[in-house]
Amino acid sequence: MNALAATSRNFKQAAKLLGLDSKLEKSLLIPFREIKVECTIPKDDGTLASYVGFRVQHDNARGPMKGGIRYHHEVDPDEVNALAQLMTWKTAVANIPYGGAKGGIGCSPGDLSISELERLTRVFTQKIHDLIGIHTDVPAPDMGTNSQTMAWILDEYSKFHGYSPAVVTGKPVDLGGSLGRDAATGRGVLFATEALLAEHGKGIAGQRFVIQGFGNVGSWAAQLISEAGGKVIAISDVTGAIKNVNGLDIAKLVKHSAENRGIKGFNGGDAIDPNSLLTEECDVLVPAALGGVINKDNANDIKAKYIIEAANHPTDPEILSKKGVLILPDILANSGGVTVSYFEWVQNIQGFMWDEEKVNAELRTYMTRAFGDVKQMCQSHNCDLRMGAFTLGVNRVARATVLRGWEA
Ligand SMILES: NC(=O)C1=CN([C@@H]2O[C@H](COP(=O)(O)OP(=O)(O)OC[C@H]3O[C@@H](n4cnc5c(N)ncnc54)[C@H](OP(=O)(O)O)[C@@H]3O)[C@@H](O)[C@H]2O)C=CC1
Ligand SMILES: O=C(O)CCC(=O)C(=O)O
Repeated sequence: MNALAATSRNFKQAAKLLGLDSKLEKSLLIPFREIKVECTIPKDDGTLASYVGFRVQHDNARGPMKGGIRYHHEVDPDEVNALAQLMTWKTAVANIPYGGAKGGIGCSPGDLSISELERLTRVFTQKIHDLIGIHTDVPAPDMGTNSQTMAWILDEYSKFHGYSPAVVTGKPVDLGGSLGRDAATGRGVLFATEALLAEHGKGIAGQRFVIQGFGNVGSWAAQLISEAGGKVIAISDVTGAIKNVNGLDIAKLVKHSAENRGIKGFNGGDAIDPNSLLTEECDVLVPAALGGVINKDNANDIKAKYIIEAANHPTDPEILSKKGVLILPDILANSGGVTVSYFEWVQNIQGFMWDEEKVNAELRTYMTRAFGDVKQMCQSHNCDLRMGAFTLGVNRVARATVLRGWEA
């Protein structure tokens, strides 16, 4: 099932559990605005290249729309739409005063030079600058983008609107980025996993983890899980997969990956087939790369007891719930990133920097509270964690929508 169909199905199921009015349900599902722009740049060799950029602004009932910008060759309008909708429920689950949005450009960032990436980002910003803003829509990094991308957006946006650091989050600390934002999604994954395992009388220490993806989210999750005593036994990225049943040395792997542009060739483990990574024997599986990777083709072979959805929409939940695997859904598990993005925006607006200890302590408070709120919804609606998170998010957005009213 494609990401948009799956996300909308989850939303409709939650709306049914909540007994939402059908007209309200319809209005919550339709995106506020969908933007599609042509981005043509001169390449370094002087030839022209054209790309399509998207920004879907899904809902703003609870505050400015918020969500990352993805650079990936598979970016398409349906997926961006689904990811924008997920952001609306995610910010509501985290209980931060935002709506949801997501953007992307269909391109292969690894094939572009730094100056080509900069030109592409600036052209995209020129096309959307009137539709984003500190109190309307605040972009952030996602797959294939990073703090440098945010710095270019900030700079280009500021040419039109004056210096505006709060227009993006996840920017470099030197430009007003928050301490702790880089690690935030991975740290949130750690806190959410701790909360889930604690419910079952377990801790991180001693559990065997398998992680797909070693970018921002996967590498930070691996480092923090490993520092907390978890045994990370297998990891993959686009270059390959490696396994060490005694636990991989994550600090060495981070160094190797930075020096070699990927984990391939790391000598602290055995190379394995990346296609078998998700079905490796382990306690906790952490997909932290693409969507749709756990599907009808491999779901029956999954051996993990817990799946922590660090990526957005990595699993087809219908298949796995039948197998009794416990899934911590994306809109809760990876909400640490947008939560610290919120802290960054608050710091920019206040003009006051927090130290990293405060950022991490507040993040723990938000993640733990969100987990508890989701559990409460699971109890009151007799549902699994995904529906608990969806009912929580949808209910908060529905309440805000009704309170704001529809009078012209
Ligand atoms: N960044 C953030 O704050 C947040 C991100 N997310 C989600 O987390 C996921 C990862 O994002 P992020 O870490 O930022 O992205 P990055 O671009 O930093 O990293 C993505 C990682 O996935 C790897 N990858 C890509 N394709 C495959 C594949 N087919 N098999 C295995 N690995 C693959 C990449 O490998 P390589 O580098 O070699 O290409 C890279 O290691 C996405 O789903 C994103 O939406 C969710 C919340 C917040
Ligand atoms: O930090 C943000 O604003 C958004 C992060 C994001 O894109 C996500 O949570 O999927």
